[in-house]
Amino acid sequence: MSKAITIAEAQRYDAHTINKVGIPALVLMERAALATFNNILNDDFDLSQVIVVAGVGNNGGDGIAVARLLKIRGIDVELYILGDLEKATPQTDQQLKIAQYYGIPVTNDLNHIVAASMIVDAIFGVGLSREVTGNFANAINAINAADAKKVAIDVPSGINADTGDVMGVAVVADSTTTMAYNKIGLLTASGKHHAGTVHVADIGIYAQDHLEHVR
Ligand SMILES: NC(=O)C1=CN([C@@H]2O[C@H](COP(=O)(O)OP(=O)(O)OC[C@H]3O[C@@H](n4cnc5c(N)ncnc54)[C@H](O)[C@@H]3O)[C@@H](O)[C@H]2O)[C@@H](O)CC1
Ligand SMILES: [K+]
Repeated sequence: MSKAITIAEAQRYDAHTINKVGIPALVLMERAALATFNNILNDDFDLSQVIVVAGVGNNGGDGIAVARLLKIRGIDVELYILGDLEKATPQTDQQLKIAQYYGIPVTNDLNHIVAASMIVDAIFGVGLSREVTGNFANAINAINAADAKKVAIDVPSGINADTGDVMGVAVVADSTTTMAYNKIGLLTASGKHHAGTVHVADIGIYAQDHLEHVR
């Protein structure tokens, strides 16, 4: 899969897969989380104290599911949640309930981000829609200040996935697991710098309306 897509294409393919093909959004989210989890395990990271920094959109839901997969593996992991929980997507709300069942700790202390041994960035993906300010910017600055290795889910948070532009401030990741296809913004100089090594994950979302060989 060498193709790179725009935000609008990513959103269109996601919606087609869910609404026309019929694969439930939570299934796609689980595959996104499993792909990220496997890339984390296959890399040379210090997993002694992992923190997942998550927003309340579906990018955050991917990250909360990764936290649960790590926890079940016996890895010490905590969550730092950003945004209004009342506005969480249904999938992310469900992931939070599952994380709660497994007793995954939630912190609101930025020092935990700075002190972590490895950081998963799940604040914004292709849904980033404006400049990053306030608590979101503070968290991204803490991520960048940490010595830990950083893995971004789908897009490094703060990067415009169409242009690669930094929307105020953006995570500088060591690697990015991006879903379905690369994003065109990650091919720019700024996008490459912030994304690090890009892993494209097949999570069951395809550009074609039909897959010719399976019809
Ligand atoms: N919809 C789907 O089918 C799938 C989505 N996936 C994940 O979901 C992501 C897209 O999810 P969403 O569309 O929910 O969007 P995101 O989770 O990328 O971001 C949307 C959230 O961020 C907020 N937001 C945007 N810009 C902001 C800013 N500057 N400051 C503060 N808040 C801001 C929005 O209000 C919203 O709450 C993808 O990047 C991918 O990681 C995957 O789970 C795979 C399947
Ligand atoms: K992200």
